[in-house]
Amino acid sequence: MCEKDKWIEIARAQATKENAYVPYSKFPVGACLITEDNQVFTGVNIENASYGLTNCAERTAIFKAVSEGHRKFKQIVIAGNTDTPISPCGACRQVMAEFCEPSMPVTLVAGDGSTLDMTLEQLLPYSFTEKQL
Ligand SMILES: O=c1ccn([C@H]2C[C@H](O)[C@@H](CO)O2)c(=O)[nH]1
Ligand SMILES: [Zn+2]
Repeated sequence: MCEKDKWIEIARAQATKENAYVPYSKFPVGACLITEDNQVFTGVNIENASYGLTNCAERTAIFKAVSEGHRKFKQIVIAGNTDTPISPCGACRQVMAEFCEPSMPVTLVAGDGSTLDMTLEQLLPYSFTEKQL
């Protein structure tokens, strides 16, 4: 993806973060997922009084896209209000591994807009996938 598009996706992830439902943690996260055919799906974290039912922003975006028929993705941007670029949890890394190539770029964004560009494989090396089944 070109630099300009990358910054648009960063802005989308930061803006959608405002929709996060986070009455318990007060820790909003926004994600912006780009499909192979350039459609955009945003996601936020959605918490629950039964804390363990919380769905992270990344998984919300992926599940929205998959439920609309998309299974191939080329980029995800994840934005938090964190001091350093937000680090996705293990569950989200595993869900990304289900649908995304190891080489897929994952852009992590901090509260001040600073970014860290990684690949899925860097975030989840030697992952368990259907290839091992
Ligand atoms: O990458 C991350 C990290 C955390 N969270 C959420 C889960 C919970 O609602 C809150 C605090 O853990 O942040 C995300 O949505 N994505
Ligand atoms: Zn997560």
